[in-house]
Amino acid sequence: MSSPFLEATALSCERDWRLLFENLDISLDAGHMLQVSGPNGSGKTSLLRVLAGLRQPTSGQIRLQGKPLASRNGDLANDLLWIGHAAGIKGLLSAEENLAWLCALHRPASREQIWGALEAIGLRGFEDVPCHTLSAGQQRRVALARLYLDSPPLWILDEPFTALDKHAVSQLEEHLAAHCRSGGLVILTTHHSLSCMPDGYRDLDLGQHAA
Ligand SMILES: Nc1ncnc2c1ncn2[C@@H]1O[C@H](COP(=O)(O)OP(=O)(O)OP(=O)(O)O)[C@@H](O)[C@H]1O
Repeated sequence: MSSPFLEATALSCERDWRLLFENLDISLDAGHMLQVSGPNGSGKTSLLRVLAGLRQPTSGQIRLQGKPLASRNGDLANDLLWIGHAAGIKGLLSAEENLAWLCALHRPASREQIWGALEAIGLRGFEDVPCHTLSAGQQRRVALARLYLDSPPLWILDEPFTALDKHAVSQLEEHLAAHCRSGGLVILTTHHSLSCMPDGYRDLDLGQHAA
C-alpha cells in the first residue's frame, strides 16, 4: 500500500518552554482538507509552520510522499505551497511583479497566466499599480492569486480569509473545495466556519489537544 501524501506521527511543539500540543497524528491524502481550529495561542500557526517545514517540531516525525520532511532539501515547493498569515507582498512592486517574483524560483508563470490569475481573484485593473496603494483585502488577493496559477498539490494556508469580503470568501471556499475534488490537499486555519467543504473535509481542534 502506498504511504499517505502527508503523515505526521506523535508531533509535539514547544514555544518559549510552553508545550502547545503533543502526540498529534495526522494523515492526509489526495482530496483531503484539514481545518485546524482552536483558541488564540493554541498553536495553529505553529503547527502549520511545522507541517510546511518552516519550523522543527519538538518531537515527532513528518513524512511527505513517504520521505522524511527534514530530508527534503530545497525541493519542498514541488509538493507544497505555503501562504502565511501576513500577505507577504512587497508594497513597491505591482501585483504582477509580486506574483512573477513569488513564482520565479519554482514555477515561473507567464504574464498572461499572471493576469489571468489576477482576473480570477478579482483584481482586474489593479495588475500594474504598486501594491502599497491596494487595500488590505486586495493585497490578500494578490497573495492568494498564486492559487490560480500552476501550483503544487498541497496548499498550507494560514488564515487565508483574513480581510476578504463576503463574495471573495465564498469564492475562495469554492476554489479550495474544487482543488480537493480534483485530487489536491488543503490544510488551513481559520476562525470562520466554512460553508463549502469537500467530501474529504476533517477538523482538528487544537483546543482539545492542548498539552
Ligand atoms: N515568534 C514567537 N516567539 C515566541 N513565541 C511565540 C512566537 N509566535 C508565537 N509564539 C507563542 O506560541 C504560541 C502559539 O502561537 P500560534 O501563533 O501558533 O497560535 P495560534 O493558535 O495560531 O494563534 P492565533 O489564533 O492567535 O493566530 C503562543 O502562545 C505564542 O505566545
